[in-house]
Amino acid sequence: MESPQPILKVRDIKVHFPIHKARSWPWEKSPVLKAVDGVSFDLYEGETLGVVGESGCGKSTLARSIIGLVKATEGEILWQDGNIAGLSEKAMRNIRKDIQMIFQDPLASLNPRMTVGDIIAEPLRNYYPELSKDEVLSKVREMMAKVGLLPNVINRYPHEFSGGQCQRIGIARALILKPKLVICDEPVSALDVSIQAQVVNLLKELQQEMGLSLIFIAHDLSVVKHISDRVLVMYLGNEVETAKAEPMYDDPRHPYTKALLSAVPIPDPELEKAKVIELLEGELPSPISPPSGCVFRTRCPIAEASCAQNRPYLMDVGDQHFAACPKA
Ligand SMILES: Nc1ncnc2c1ncn2[C@@H]1O[C@H](COP(=O)(O)OP(=O)(O)OP(=O)(O)O)[C@@H](O)[C@H]1O
Repeated sequence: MESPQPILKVRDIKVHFPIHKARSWPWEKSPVLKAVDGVSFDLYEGETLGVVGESGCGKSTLARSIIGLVKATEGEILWQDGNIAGLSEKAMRNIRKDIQMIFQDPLASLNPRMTVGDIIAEPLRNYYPELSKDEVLSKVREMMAKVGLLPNVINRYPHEFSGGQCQRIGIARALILKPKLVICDEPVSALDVSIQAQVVNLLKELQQEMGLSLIFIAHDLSVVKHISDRVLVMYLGNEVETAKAEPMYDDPRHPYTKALLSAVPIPDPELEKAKVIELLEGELPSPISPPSGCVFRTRCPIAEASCAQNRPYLMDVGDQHFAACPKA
């Protein structure tokens, strides 16, 4: 039997944003902000990859580069055997039928002037203009039922819904084209803790039912724990550790992952951020001038002088577990 092939291969992707200074000399090189600085992973059919890291570590930029909302500066995004990094907007249009995204702020991501029915129908109308009104309506109703929205809300507007319900609308819109991959960019961070589990469970159910592959982005490890098959931890645009979910939680190797895991989940994301920062000494460095060598060394409890010299690449520590630290 043939071994399964990844549906998505991300190879050494970099997204650098040029920074335009108010005043500069013509001979000065413009600084760049290294939002993503060399991330690679494979994603298999039906698999969920959790992507975790502090705010500003490049998670959203990585997601946006995969779907072509920002252009990758370097690297390859192999989708169905073609490199889609750097494709034109026109060429990406076809790919986006298969790769959809769910956003963090459910209300802000929905057009306030459109009804729920029209929001969910919009991708269908864009991609399949030949469908009749009745065909579209029946597909919208079917999708609403799948995500747990009652049929009688079809003519209501987004502001009439709670955050959790808005996210159900966003999920229905993302899934109506039956994509193969859905990138969920912090889909529950803006929701009450009591609602978060419902939305995560809904995504899990839909994933099984529709055979979806998921990239699930979150700023803390506890949120992705229940949904991820594998987890990728990012720090300052770099991939610092990746492993199957269990070993990542039971036996983290990178000092940054250890710090993230020891940050006891606190319902308030701001407090939780403060807790991680408290555990790690010092400020998160700027991605415009990241530390030399290991980018984590300035906050690492076990850093040595040599960590300033060489950038550590991911090393195999066994059982598909990789960590970017020579002491891992
Ligand atoms: N279009 C842009 N131009 C310049 N800098 C950008 C742009 N988009 C993102 N950045 C910067 O890139 C870095 C990574 O941002 P990104 O939003 O990807 O991080 P994140 O981990 O998703 O954070 P959050 O959890 O807060 O969304 C940040 O320093 C951000 O300010």
